[in-house]
Amino acid sequence: MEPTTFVLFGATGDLAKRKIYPALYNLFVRGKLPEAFSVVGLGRREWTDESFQANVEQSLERFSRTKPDDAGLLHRFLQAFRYSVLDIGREEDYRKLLDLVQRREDELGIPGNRLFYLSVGPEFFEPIAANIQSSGLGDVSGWKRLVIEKPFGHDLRSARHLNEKLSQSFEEDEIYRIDHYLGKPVVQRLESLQQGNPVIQALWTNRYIANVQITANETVGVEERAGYYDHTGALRDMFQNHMLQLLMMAAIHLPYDSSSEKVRFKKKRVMEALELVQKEDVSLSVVRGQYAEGTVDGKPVAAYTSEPGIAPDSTNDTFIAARLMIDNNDWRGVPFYIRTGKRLKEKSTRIVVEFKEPVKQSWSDGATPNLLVIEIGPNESITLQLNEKEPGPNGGFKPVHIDLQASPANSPEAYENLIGDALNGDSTFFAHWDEVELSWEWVQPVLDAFAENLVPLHRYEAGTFGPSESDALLAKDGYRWWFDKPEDKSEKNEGERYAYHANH
Ligand SMILES: NC(=O)C1=CN([C@@H]2O[C@H](COP(=O)(O)OP(=O)(O)OC[C@H]3O[C@@H](n4cnc5c(N)ncnc54)[C@H](OP(=O)(O)O)[C@@H]3O)[C@@H](O)[C@H]2O)C=CC1
Ligand SMILES: O=C1O[C@H](COP(=O)(O)O)[C@@H](O)[C@H](O)[C@H]1O
Repeated sequence: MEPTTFVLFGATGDLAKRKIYPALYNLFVRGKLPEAFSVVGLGRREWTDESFQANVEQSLERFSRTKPDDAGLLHRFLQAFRYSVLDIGREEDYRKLLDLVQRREDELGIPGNRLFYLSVGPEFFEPIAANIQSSGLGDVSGWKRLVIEKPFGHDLRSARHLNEKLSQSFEEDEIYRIDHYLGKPVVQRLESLQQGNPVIQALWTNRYIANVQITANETVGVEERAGYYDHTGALRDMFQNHMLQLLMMAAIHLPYDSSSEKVRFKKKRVMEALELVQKEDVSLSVVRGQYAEGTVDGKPVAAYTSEPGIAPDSTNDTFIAARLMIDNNDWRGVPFYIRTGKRLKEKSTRIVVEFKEPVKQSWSDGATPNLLVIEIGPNESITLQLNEKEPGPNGGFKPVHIDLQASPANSPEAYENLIGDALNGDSTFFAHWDEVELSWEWVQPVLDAFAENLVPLHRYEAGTFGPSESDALLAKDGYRWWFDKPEDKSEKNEGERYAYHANH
């Protein structure tokens, strides 16, 4: 690990508090931070080094998976933190920042390796990158990296514009676009799942796989983010980035030596093969929804349009389901279904790979398609569902499960994995510009169709699995969404772990 300065724009904000400080602390506890490490936090608030350190400590107490119980360790960690008041638009603040960064580099013996983390609103990405360049902060004797939060653009045009501007100050290999879904432990283990299991690699084609289902359901609503969410929607907030990244990760054949370049190349090839949808045809393969009032986890909840800060006539999407096709030799003919939404019945992020059904015979009654179920969150596991015939002449088939990998309790969180990777210069689990641009290329006609009202907006009752049209999307192809919990959990048994849900 090379000595590094971690320059954090947005150090007083929510993301820093909830994710970034806990991630840094856990890396520190695990011995994964460089010996010589300096953090310089920035914001407009008139904090001092001491109040900054106190805020960091509070954030660890509340949000860190490892509680800061060891006073000596905590003290050493906090010693790395300094604060400087900076208004993003004020040039002289960058000169002050440069002085502080250089002073700390001299004190700690850091040879000019600088990681700039932009935990601020997207409107600031462009001016910050330009100011880093013009102030001399970007003139380093070692390396420089820019870690950038989502959203990366609001549509294809703005994403291209932003990329062009950033590339005036940073090379592509210096830009680390965070997609926290790529940091989730199970997503990071997809590589070893394939590499360690030639049997799975061999099955990873349209010869054996019937369809792939990628779900990210949430029970939460818009929360306090009305201003952001009402002009973003599920399509931009989740689909364009997290969901398409999961699609890429599910569809690639990972090479044995999966360097970041090779993984990126494979992901790009998948995205290039993704069939684009014409604006006029979007309604055939995309379902959009918005939650109405209902009951979630036993509590009544308001409709989206009655949420604070949301316009009563808002047509924003809080649910998206889509059918995507990849036109290459591996995946031709295999639909990839994606759905994501808020105020749904359960919090679950999972990929289900449904294998082709056994040939129907009189003796195969009760056999269901084999499934590979990748539970990404909140449960973390990888399970293969097979069929087993019960003994005896009248025994039918029942599903059995082989648990391939389950995450150990208290394993590192996404931000911990990703920040650790960025510090080490490993960009495998970050979104490359090619992928981002190709994602927007798929999403853009859908945005256009929504804007021109070519796709109906289906209201769904909160606490369900979304509009029934999402089920119809699969039913047209003869499939149904897989769902993992029997309605009555008390009756849950091994054979019922993955059952077709029937909420409509
Ligand atoms: N919060 C979350 O869970 C997630 C957030 N993100 C992304 O992370 C980024 C940050 O989000 P979040 O922390 O929630 O936002 P907050 O609104 O909580 O924080 C914004 C930060 O930006 C700083 N800031 C705002 N304007 C200026 C300015 N003119 N000059 C200097 N600093 C400024 C604020 O500091 P001050 O007020 O002191 O000026 C504050 O530290 C966004 O891009 C968001 O989309 C992504 C995923 C999840
Ligand atoms: O990026 C985002 O992700 C969260 C969901 O993340 P998860 O890790 O809890 O699955 C989502 O709530 C939020 O709207 C979105 O911006």
